[in-house]
Amino acid sequence: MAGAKMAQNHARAKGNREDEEEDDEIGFEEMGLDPRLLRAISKRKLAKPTPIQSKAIPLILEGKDVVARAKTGSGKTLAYLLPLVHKILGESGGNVSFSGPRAFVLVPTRELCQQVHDDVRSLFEHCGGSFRVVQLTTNMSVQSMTAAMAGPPDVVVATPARISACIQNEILLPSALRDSLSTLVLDEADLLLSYGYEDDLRKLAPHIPRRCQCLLMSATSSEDVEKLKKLVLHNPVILTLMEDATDESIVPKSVQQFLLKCEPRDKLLHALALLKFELIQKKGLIFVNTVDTGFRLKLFLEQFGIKSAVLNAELPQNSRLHILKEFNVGLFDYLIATDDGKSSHPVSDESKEGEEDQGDVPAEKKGASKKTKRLVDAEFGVVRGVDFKHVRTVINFDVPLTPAGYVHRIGRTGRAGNSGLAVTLITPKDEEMLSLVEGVLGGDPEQRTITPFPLLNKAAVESLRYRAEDVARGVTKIAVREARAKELRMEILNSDRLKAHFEDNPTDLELLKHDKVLSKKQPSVHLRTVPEYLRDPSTEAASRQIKIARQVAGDNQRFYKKRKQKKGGKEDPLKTFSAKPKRKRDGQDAGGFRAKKKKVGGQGVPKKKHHSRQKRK
Ligand SMILES: Nc1ncnc2c1ncn2[C@@H]1O[C@H](COP(=O)(O)OP(=O)(O)OP(=O)(O)O)[C@@H](O)[C@H]1O
Repeated sequence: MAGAKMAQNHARAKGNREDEEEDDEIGFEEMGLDPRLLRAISKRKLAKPTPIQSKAIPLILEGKDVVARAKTGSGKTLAYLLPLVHKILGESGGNVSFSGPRAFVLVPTRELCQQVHDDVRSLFEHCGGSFRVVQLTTNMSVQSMTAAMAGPPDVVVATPARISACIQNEILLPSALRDSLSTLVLDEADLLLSYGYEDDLRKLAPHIPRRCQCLLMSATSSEDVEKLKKLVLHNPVILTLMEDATDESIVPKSVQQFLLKCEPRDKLLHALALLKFELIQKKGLIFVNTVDTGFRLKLFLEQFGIKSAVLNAELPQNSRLHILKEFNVGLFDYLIATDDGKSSHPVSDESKEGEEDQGDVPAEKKGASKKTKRLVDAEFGVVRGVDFKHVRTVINFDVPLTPAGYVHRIGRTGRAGNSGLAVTLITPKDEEMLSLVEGVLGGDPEQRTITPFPLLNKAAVESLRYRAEDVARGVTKIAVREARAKELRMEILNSDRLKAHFEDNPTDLELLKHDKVLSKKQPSVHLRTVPEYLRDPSTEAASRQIKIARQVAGDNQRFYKKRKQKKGGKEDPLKTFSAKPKRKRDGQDAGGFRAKKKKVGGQGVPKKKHHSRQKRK
C-alpha cells in the first residue's frame, strides 16, 4: 500500500495547486496501484512516473475530479489510464454485473481514439481477466455500434459525437449510464470544443451520474477548457505541471526550436537543403497547411531520392492508421502531414458522419456526406495527442495557422523526456504569426525562444538552387493534382485489403509501402547525390556532426541514456557547435564549428572525440 510519500501526496490533494514547487518523487509502487498494473508497468519498462503521473495518479485514486494541464509528451495518457484500469479491476470481484460501460474516454480525433484504445487494451491484457474495451469512430454504422456496445464493454473510447449518437439511437440507455458509469475522461480537452463537439457534450452531460469521477486532460489552457470544466466537473483539483518551479514555457525544454528565414519561392529549396545535407536527425515529421503542398513537397523531394509519405484527412482511415504504424516502426524516415481535418479543409458537419461504412445513415445524409466524403474526414488529426515514436525532428514547412497549432505540432518530438528539434520555415508574411507564437511560448521575454537554425548557411542553400528550381518547375499544379488523385485511388482500393489483412496479421506492416514514388517521371539518378563541387565545406562538417551524433545515439543508446540520467542534462551537437561562418584555425575543422560549451549533448559526442573522428576521416 501507499507509504509515507503517498500520504504526503494525498495531503496535498486539497485545493488548487497551480505551478507547485517540485515535490518529492513518488514511485509507481508507492501509489497503491493494483499489483497486476505494477506488473504491466514493469513490462513496459517504465522506471518511474513522469511528474504529471506522480501528481495526478494519487489524486485520481482518491476519487477526486482532476483537471490536469501538462506539456505535450509528458505522459498524460497513463496518468489517467492507470487509475482508470485500477478502478475497474477493483470493481470486478464477485458477481457484480453492470448494465452499461464503466468508463468513457472521449477524444477529439480518430487517430487518438485508436491510440488510446490500443493503450488501454494492452494494459488490460497485461492484467489478465476478460475485460472489454471498444472504440467508436465515425465510420461505424448504427448496427456496428449496437454490436460494439452489446455486453456491455467495460471501457468505451470514442469521439463525443459517437456517444451522443449512441444515446440518440437508444444504443446507450440513460438508466444504464446512471447505474454503471464511474469514470469520464475528456482527453485533449482544449480541442474537444474546437472540433465541434460542444453540442454532443451538452447532450451527454445530464446523463453523467453525480458520483461519476470526471478527469480533464490538456496540454494548453483555454476558455474551452474552462467551459468543459464547468460542464462536467465537480470541485476539481487543478494540476498545472511544468518542468521546474521557474519554468514558464509551455513547450518541453528538451525540444530545441529554430527558424529558417526564406522567401516563399525558396521554401522547397530550404527544405531540400535541410534533408539532402542531412542537417537534421531522422525520423522527421514535416507539417504543411494543405494537402496540395504536401504532395508538391513529396513529388519534389522524391526527384532527389528522398522518400516520404503524405498523411492527410482525405485518405481512408485504414490507410491513415497503416501509415502511422509504418512510420512509428521506422519503415520510412519522413512523414509529411497536414494538421487536421478542420484546419486544412473547412468542412461541413455532415462529413463527421463518416466515410466508409454508412449502413444506417439516412439516404439524404449519405448524399450530403458523399460530397465531403471525397474531400476530408473532419475527425482526422495527428497533430494533437498522437504519440509518434522516436520523431527527432519536426519541420514546419508552412507556419501553423495558430500558436496552439505550433505547440501541438512541435510536441510530436521531444516526448517522454527525449530530445527533439523543431525547424520552422519563415517567410516575410509569417513574421506576425511568429511573434504570436513567441508570445504564447512563455520563457524569458528577453530572449527569443525560436532562434535561427545554426547549421545551414547561404552558400550551402545556393549550391542547390539551380537543381532545386529546375525540379520545382516540373512539379506543376497538374502533376500535384494527378499525384493526389492517384494516391487517393490507390489508397481507397487498398483500404479494404488493409482492413482484412490487419485482422489476420495485426503485426504485418510490410504489405503496402506508403513512401512509394508518385511522380510520372522517374527520379534521375544524378540528382540523388550532391556532387563534390557543389558541396559547401561548413555545411558538410555540420552534416558529419549530425551523422556522428546519430550513430552515437543509435549505437550507444544505453550508455547515453545512463549518462544523461547521471548528468540530468540533454546532449546535442546543436548545442555544441555554432555554424557561424568560420574563421579557420590550425587543426580546426574546415567547417570551423566552435564549441559553445565543454559539455555536449544527448544525441552528440564530446568535442574532443568529434575532432579525432573527423581527422581520421
Ligand atoms: N513513466 C513513463 N516513463 C517513460 N515513458 C513514459 C512514461 N509514461 C508515458 N511514457 C511515454 O511517453 C510518451 C508520451 O506520453 P503521452 O502520449 O501520454 O503524452 P501526452 O502528455 O498525452 O502528450 P500530448 O499532450 O501530446 O497528448 C509515450 O510514448 C508514453 O509511452
